[in-house]
Amino acid sequence: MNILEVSSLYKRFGGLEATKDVSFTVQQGEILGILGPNGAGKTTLFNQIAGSFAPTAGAIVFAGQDITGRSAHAVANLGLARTFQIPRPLHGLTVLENVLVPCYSPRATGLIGGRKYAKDWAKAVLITVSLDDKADLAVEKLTHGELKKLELAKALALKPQLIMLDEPFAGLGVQEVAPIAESVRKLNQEHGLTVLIIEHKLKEFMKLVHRVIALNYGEKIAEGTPRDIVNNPLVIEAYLGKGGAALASIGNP
Ligand SMILES: Nc1ncnc2c1ncn2[C@@H]1O[C@H](COP(=O)(O)OP(=O)(O)OP(=O)(O)O)[C@@H](O)[C@H]1O
Repeated sequence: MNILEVSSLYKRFGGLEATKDVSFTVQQGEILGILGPNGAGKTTLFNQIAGSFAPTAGAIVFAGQDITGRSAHAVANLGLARTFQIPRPLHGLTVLENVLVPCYSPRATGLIGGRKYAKDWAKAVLITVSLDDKADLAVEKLTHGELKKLELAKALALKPQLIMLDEPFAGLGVQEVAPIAESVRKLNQEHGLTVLIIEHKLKEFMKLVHRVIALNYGEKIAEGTPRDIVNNPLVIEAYLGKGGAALASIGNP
């Protein structure tokens, strides 16, 4: 069953077409990767789906509902959560308090049985991302890797059906990537969470995703399994240079 259907999505910024006629579907329970060089339109695609801004043209259907142009909070309340490439913690609060905020959302309280369970749910989410030992720390004390975990926790607190991760491994070392990748894999396998992920760390990305769509200059240039994608001539061409070498180095996933 398709949980997300994106049809012929266009976003124009003045004369620039940041996304151009982009169409794809996501099946429930799938991990779909979005690949493309810098400026390809990946984040712009997420922003339109998550309601940060409306598309210039096209349609987005989530869980059977037309969400095209709906506000970010309306989309989140339907169970579509997203993370940001640069973590956006609420300063002046502890880690637990940061996660509590989305736990008090209408969606979360409706699904966990009321506001009185919010704290328990927030603690459970922190365990899921292995941040429970930092619950009472001020967010200012967290390392970059811990802030990336917190970003994931805030999205999971909504009890989403689909989560969109914008470069969850950016700026992390191999040791820090592994537990985050493992949390995402576990949420997908054990809880059926559908995942859309943008990531430039190609080795880890290709191991995690079931299917990939590749963008370049705002257009979808390829779609297929990780193996199809790394062997696709259009993708290789888009990545010539530094990314081309990165693609070659991952071999056949
Ligand atoms: N709000 C905006 N106003 C004007 N141009 C924008 C805006 N947001 C994005 N763009 C432009 O749209 C294009 C696509 O940007 P986008 O951030 O979606 O790319 P990306 O694939 O996510 O890149 P990266 O991998 O570097 O994050 C770029 O040329 C960017 O400069």
